[in-house]
Amino acid sequence: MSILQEKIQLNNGTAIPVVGLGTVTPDDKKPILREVVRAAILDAGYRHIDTAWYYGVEPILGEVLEELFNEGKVKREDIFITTKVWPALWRNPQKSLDKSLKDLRLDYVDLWLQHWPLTFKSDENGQPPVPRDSSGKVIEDDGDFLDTYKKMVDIYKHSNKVKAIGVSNYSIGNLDRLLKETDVVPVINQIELHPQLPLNDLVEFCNKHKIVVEAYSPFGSNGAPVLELPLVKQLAEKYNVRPADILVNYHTASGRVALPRSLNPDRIKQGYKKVPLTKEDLTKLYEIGEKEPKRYIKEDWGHHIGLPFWD
Ligand SMILES: NC(=O)C1=CN([C@@H]2O[C@H](COP(=O)(O)OP(=O)(O)OC[C@H]3O[C@@H](n4cnc5c(N)ncnc54)[C@H](OP(=O)(O)O)[C@@H]3O)[C@@H](O)[C@H]2O)C=CC1
Ligand SMILES: O=C1Nc2ccccc2C1=O
Repeated sequence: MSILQEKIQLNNGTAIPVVGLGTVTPDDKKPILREVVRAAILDAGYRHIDTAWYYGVEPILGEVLEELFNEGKVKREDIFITTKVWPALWRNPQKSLDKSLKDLRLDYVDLWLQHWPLTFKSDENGQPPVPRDSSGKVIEDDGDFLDTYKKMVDIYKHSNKVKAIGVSNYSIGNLDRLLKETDVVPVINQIELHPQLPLNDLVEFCNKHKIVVEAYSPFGSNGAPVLELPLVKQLAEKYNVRPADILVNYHTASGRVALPRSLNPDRIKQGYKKVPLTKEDLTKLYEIGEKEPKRYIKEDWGHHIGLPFWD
């Protein structure tokens, strides 16, 4: 079986494919996203798409998905789709969800995440998505980030529009509060994770509470610097696969979900091979970031969340 069809169980009884297609897309690359998504689903066998209100690609994804469903190439229930609520819409996650569903042309999403444990001072339509003052500083609202999750819980319990809820960019401190103050354990915490950023304490905390960890930016984001690590290249040679296969298997072999992105249709068509990484291979990969941690996505709004290695 292809690694793209492998699934793991979530704490609410649903299952998630262990590799999801990342969909962040710069404006000039948006025209190619249709082709990439079709290649991902039809040629490679992807069954999981990770998107967000913030990415501005949901109308494109909606068109492609509708096309694929109408062509009978794939069924809605066979594709796992995640979207997220942005901090600018923290007061009204229902509005965010309804906009995402309308753009995606779907009745429900499989997973709905709180994108960041933050509140931004934007208008009721979430504009601007990242409000800044004249000195460029992000203008946060005075809200409690947990209020958004509490509203998401309510929607999860009382509608059929989301099959599961979770969080993203939550630190141990954020999760601790969430677990004490709400009665729905998130199924997922989506965080930056790769051999240069193993975040063992946060991952252990999530494992203990049956929260599956999803690794975003598994290649280190733009330019894919983590693919260039000598050990990653050595392991790719040892197993006769691509460095990208090693980085995806680093997560799936550890019970996590990986969300790689590529806007190159030829790369996408290749999918990812399953690699029999040994315990020693994994130990060596973990040692890279344990010795010299490096975070690549350092959004200026994220520094006070309490996630390690922001500076
Ligand atoms: N919740 C959150 O806050 C966040 C969520 N995410 C999610 O995670 C996804 C992935 O993270 P992202 O930051 O986009 O970046 P990735 O770590 O997935 O890296 C993407 C880069 O890797 C390159 N690449 C992909 N495959 C290969 C390959 N085989 N060989 C060489 N280069 C390759 C891509 O180039 P090319 O296109 O040319 O192939 C691109 O430059 C996002 O798209 C999004 O869905 C990401 C960040 C934050
Ligand atoms: O919040 C985000 N910041 C990002 C930067 C690069 C790619 C994805 C994202 C997000 O989802």
